[in-house]
Amino acid sequence: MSGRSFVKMHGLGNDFVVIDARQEPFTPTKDQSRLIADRRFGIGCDQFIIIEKSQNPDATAFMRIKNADGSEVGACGNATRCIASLLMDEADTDKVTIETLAGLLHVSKEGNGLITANMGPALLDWKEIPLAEERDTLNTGIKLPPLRNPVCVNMGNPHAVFFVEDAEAIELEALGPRLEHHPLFPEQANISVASLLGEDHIRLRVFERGVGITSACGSGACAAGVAAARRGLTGRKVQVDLDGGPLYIHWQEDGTVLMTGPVSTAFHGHIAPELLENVS
Ligand SMILES: N[C@@H](CCC[C@H](N)C(=O)O)C(=O)O
Repeated sequence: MSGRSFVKMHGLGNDFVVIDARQEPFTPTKDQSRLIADRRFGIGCDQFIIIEKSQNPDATAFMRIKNADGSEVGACGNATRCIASLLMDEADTDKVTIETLAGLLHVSKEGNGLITANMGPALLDWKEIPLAEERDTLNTGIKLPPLRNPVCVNMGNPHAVFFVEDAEAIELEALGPRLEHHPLFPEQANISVASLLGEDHIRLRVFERGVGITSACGSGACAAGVAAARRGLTGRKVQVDLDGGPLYIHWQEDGTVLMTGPVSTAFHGHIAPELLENVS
């Protein structure tokens, strides 16, 4: 097979290799996906995104999401804004619906250049996270000092949010992998540390499942906003400051979560044919 062209995009530095497979199918194996995401081979990304045709008449396209380790997952907030922006520009419209493994996501352009995605309902039942056994998801009880008792939220993917005095002081690089693979999380989890900066203002650092620490995690910001409101620390509208910048989160009364933030296109490129051997 010859190489494939891609576009490199990012939301607050959380970066993606995006392949449009609507005309010409593209089904890489887990190993090939991992290779494409590997920064040592010259492209590299946090998530590898494949845009496919959707069978759902209400959706413009299907967005397939793969973590840097090649695993396929249900949600990526920052990629949702990026892919929506591509599709909206293409159709010269300011609203689009994207199908993901987790469901249909409605996305729209704000007047100020930012993009808002409705990331769907925050799921709060222990079976929906999922957890391996029945627990109160508001006080999940697990600990790895100095982290203890996270709030768990599923935003199309599993998140555990630990509230701490100072998120900067936490050794997330060391603690993240151990918590990601905690036996309470049968599908592993994205691990966040959050501290309150002020009224309705949170600082968040995220160790992403299947990736590591990223400069921003959109679904993580949604989960942290929901977790903070559930704990009574904030209202339902919060600014979440990630390493790469702020996202604005609104946990609506209907249970769905709006996430507003920027998108950027970094460059266009071509994946070398050697990386794609045996990709159909
Ligand atoms: N970067 C993302 C989340 C990507 C998926 C996550 N690592 C998982 O495994 O669930 C975002 O912006 O939400």
